[in-house]
Amino acid sequence: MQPVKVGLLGLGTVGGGTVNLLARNGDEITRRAGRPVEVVHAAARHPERPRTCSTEGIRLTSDPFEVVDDPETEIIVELIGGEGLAKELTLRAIDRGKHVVTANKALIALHGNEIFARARERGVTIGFEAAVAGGIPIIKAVREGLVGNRIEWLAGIINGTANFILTEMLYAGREFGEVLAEAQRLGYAEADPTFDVDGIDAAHKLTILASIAFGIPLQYDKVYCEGIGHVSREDVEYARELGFRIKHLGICRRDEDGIGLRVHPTLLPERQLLANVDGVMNAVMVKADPVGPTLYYGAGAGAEPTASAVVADLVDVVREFTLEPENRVPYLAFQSHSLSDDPVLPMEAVETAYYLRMLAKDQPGVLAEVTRILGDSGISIEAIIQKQPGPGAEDVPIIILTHRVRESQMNLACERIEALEAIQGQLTRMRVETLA
Ligand SMILES: NC(=O)C1=CN([C@@H]2O[C@H](COP(=O)(O)OP(=O)(O)OC[C@H]3O[C@@H](n4cnc5c(N)ncnc54)[C@H](O)[C@@H]3O)[C@@H](O)[C@H]2O)C=CC1
Ligand SMILES: N[C@@H](CC=O)C(=O)O
Ligand code: NA
Repeated sequence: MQPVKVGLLGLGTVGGGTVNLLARNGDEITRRAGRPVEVVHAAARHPERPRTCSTEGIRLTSDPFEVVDDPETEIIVELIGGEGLAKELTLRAIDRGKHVVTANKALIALHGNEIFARARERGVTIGFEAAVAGGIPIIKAVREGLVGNRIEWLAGIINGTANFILTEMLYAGREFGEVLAEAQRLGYAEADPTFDVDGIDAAHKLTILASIAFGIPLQYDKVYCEGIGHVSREDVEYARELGFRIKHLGICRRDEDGIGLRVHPTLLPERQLLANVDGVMNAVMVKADPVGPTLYYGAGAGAEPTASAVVADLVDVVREFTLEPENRVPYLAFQSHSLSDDPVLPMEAVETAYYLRMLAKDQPGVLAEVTRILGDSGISIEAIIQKQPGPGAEDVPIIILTHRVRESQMNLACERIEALEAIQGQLTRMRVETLA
């Protein structure tokens, strides 16, 4: 049986994991693909360095263009990351009529519209299962498994590093720097870990998920994005008292006026399955009609879980070699001429419930003033806790849970509360979702 010849760009965490997986499960993969899948040529920045995988039988080069231009390579697997060189190499591979598999969410979220258009012209496939939620086959599930459904919303823990840091820091009491260093050592973090911590990586993934869920073009610039930087142990404790856990979520929801796309720390009822997804694990919940809610759970980062998704795409490409391009699964789930122009809502138009925490002077009437402002702004209160001042402190923490309200109304109410003489500094605010 003639092997399928693969060119690999990048022999780091995921590249090494992919070579290892193709070797370890080679027999099963061949039986599924119908032909052996072999990496024949690979680019590494330092080819001479020791690797986590065996490079026997693989020609190594420091020039990734050599791999793309090699007439022997039929599929190019892009695992160098970033969006400059990765885009150039991807477009070049497409122009050479080669199929491309990538784990690069930044590349797809920012340049996917252009890449897919070029790939369509050349009749080649672009696989990007590894780009969202690592080893969870979420692209496949939404794009194919839910093809008969109308998706209402989708919410997920889609960055393994951020979930690992939140879990270890807030629930196991470890320090941020130490936990981040461990995530980097384990191969979970992006080359620039601020992408994980600031929510940028999750926003890349949400961009992709929203497009395949709703059939809209990729629109990264419209995603509202907050990272995990301002989540404190204090908030974790208050959330726990109220029956919630704090998770970093990507959420896209279709409303009458348009689609909300947002990434931010979120309070979830502790009984929710998503609230209990810890460490590097990811989970995505999809609410669709008629299937109802479905939930997908698994490792969101790491060498071999991610390689699992890369290999799945490789096998799909091999199985589709002989299919006419118009019969293949469309890149963004919907046929390219049927993408919708449903607007993405500005964050001010999005509705959520809220958790508010403020420090107030310990004097009569403050709570009444705060609740009056909320009432005047049309915001109903679900729960209030007023704490005793801490030892030696004069100010009292007040914690409020609200019902759902438009972001713009909440912005105005917060400004008015912060302007009260009895309120110290800025309010801490986090969104609350029940995912019903
Ligand atoms: N690490 C993970 O758990 C996951 C990573 N990803 C994505 O997979 C891609 C790769 O990530 P990792 O393997 O973690 O990164 P990595 O940094 O471990 O590996 C990238 C490799 O590419 C090499 N490289 C960079 N420029 C090169 C060049 N010009 N020529 C040859 N080699 C070059 C680097 O030397 C490095 O070894 C990224 O797009 C990342 O976002 C996606 C899902 C999970
Ligand atoms: N850095 C990313 C890797 C997978 O996409 C993460 O931590 O989720
Ligand atoms: Na995936």
